[in-house]
Amino acid sequence: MLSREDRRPVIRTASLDTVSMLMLPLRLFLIKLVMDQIQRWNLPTSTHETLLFACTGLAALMTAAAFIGSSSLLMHTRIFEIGTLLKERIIVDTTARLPLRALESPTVQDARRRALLYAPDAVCLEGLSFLIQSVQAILLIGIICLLGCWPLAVGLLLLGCGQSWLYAAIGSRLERSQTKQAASLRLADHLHRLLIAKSSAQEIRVFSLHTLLQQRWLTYNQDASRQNERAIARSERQKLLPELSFSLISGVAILIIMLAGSSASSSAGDYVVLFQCVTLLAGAIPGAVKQIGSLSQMAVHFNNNNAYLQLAEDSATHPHNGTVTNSVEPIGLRVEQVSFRYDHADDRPAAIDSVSFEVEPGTKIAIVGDNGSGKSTLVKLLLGLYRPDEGVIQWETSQGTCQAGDPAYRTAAVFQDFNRFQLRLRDNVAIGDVTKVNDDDAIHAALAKAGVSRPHTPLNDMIGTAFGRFDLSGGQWQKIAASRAFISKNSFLVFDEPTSALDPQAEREAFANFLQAAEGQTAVLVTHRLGAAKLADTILVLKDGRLIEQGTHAQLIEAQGEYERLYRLQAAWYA
Ligand SMILES: Nc1ncnc2c1ncn2[C@@H]1O[C@H](COP(=O)(O)OP(=O)(O)OP(=O)(O)O)[C@@H](O)[C@H]1O
Repeated sequence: MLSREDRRPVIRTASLDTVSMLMLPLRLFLIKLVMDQIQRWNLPTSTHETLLFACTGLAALMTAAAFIGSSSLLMHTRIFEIGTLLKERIIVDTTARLPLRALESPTVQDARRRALLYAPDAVCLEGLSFLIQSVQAILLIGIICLLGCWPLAVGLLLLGCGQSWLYAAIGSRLERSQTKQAASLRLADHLHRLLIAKSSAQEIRVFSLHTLLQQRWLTYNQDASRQNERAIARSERQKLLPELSFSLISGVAILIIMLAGSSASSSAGDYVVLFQCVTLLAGAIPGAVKQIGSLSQMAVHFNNNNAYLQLAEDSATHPHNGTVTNSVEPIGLRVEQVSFRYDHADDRPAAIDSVSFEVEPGTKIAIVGDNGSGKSTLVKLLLGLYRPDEGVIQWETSQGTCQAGDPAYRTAAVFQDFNRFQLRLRDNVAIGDVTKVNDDDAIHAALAKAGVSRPHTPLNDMIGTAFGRFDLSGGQWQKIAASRAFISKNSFLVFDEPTSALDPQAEREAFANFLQAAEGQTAVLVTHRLGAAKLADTILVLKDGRLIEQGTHAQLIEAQGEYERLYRLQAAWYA
C-alpha cells in the first residue's frame, strides 16, 4: 500500500535507530577505557595514547548521536505526514465504497470517528522505538550479567515484564472506555459545526439559539471530558503501585552498586559501566513498558479502523464509486414489488411499500404526492443509490437487464439538496461531465439551458464565499445545479424538485428546458407542480410510500382519484 518513496523514511528511521542503539555498547566500552586509564594515570603501564583515543572516540560518538537525533526528527515528521495522509485516504476510499444508507447511519458515523483515531505513523514509530528500547534493555542486562551482577538484572527484568502486562491491560481498557464516548462527541461536533457555519448562522441569530446550542454543545463536551478524566485517573491509580515499586527497586539497586563500589576489587571502569547500565536500564524498562501500554491502545484503534473497513467489505460493492460511464442509451425501468425502510429497527411504515411499475426506454415520468410520500426515496432507489429491502429494480437496456445504478450507463440527477461546490463556475457545471471541463461552448450551452444565458461571473471565477469573492442566490445556485444535467446526454435523468427556488417565469422556462433536454433520455421529474407533471408520458402518484395511481394526465383526471383531487386544488389556487 505504501509506495517506495513513502517507505524510505521508515527504513531510514529504523537504520538510524539501529545505529544509535549499537553505539551504546561502544560508548560504554570507551567510558570504561577512560575510567581505567584515569585510575592508572600514575602507574608506569599507563598509556596516554589510549586515553586520547578513548576521549576522541567518545567525542565522535556524541557528535554522531547529535546528527542522528536531528535526522531522526526530520524522518519522524515525514512519517507523521505520510501516516496521516494514508489514514485519511483509507477512510475516504472506504467511505466511497459504503452504500448511501450506511453513510446515513449514526452507528457508521461513530465507527468512522473511531477509525480516524488510528494513526499508522504512531504505530510505526512507537513500534520501532519499542523494539529499540527492548533490544537496548537486553544489551544492558547482558552487560550487567557480564559484570557479575546477574541477580540484579534478572530482578529488574522480571519486574519490567510484570509492569508490561499490567500497562497493556490498562492501555486497552482506557481506549475502550474512550471509544464509548464517540456518540456524545459526534453530537458535540454537530453542534459545534452549527455554531460556526454560515448556513446555520441566520437561523441561530433570528431565533436567538446561540445560548441554547452552546449550552448543549458544552454539556456533551463536558460529559465526554468527565468520563475521559475518570478513565485516565483510574488507569493512573492502577499504575501508581508498580511504578513506585520499580523506582524503589532501581534505587536500591543503585545504592547496592554504590556501596559495593567503595569496597570493590574490580576496576573503576567496571564500576562506572555497571552504574551507567543500571541507571540506563532503570529508564529503558519503564520506557519500553509505557510503549507497551500505548501500543495496546493503538491495537484497539487498529481494530476499530479494521471494523470500519470491514463495513465496506461486508456491503455489496456499490456501483457509484467513480467508475467512468460511457453509454447514453436510454434505459427502461422495471420495478417489481419494491419495499424499502430506512431503519429496520423503526416500527414506522416503510418509506416505499410494495411499489411495482414498468416503463419503456425514453419515457418521461412524473412522480407526484404529498410531503413524505416517498418520492425522493423512490428516485434514489431507481438510481441505485439505495438497494430495496424487498423486490427488484432493474434497468432494461439493449444488452439485456442490469442492476439499477450500473456504472456502464451515464446518469445525471438534480436533487433538492444539491451541493454548492465552492469551485470555479466551470467546475460546478462540468460536474455533469468532467470531460467537458475545458469546453467553454458546452458549458455555456448547459448554462443557457438552465436559464443562465449570461453567467454572473467568468467561467474561471470561484463561486461561493468560502474561496470566491461572492455568492449566488438560492435560485441562481439551483440553475447552476440544473445545468449539470444538461451538459451531456444521459441514459437516465432525474430532477427532484429542481425548481423550488425559482421565480414563476424561471420555473416555466426550467420545465420547458427539462422536457427538451430529456428528449431521447429516460427522465424522472419529481414535482409538486401538477401543471408540469401533466406534460410527462406517465405520472406516478405516491401516498404513504405506496403507488396508488399511474397513467397519463388525461387518464388520471378521468379516473377522478387522488391526482384529480390534487389537480383541482392547485387549479383553484392558481385561478
Ligand atoms: N435519510 C432518511 N432517514 C430516515 N428516514 C428518512 C430519510 N429520508 C426520508 N426519510 C423518511 O422517508 C419517508 C419518505 O421521505 P421522502 O423524502 O422520500 O419523501 P418525499 O415524498 O420526497 O417528500 P417531500 O415532498 O417532502 O420532499 C418520510 O417519512 C421520511 O421521514
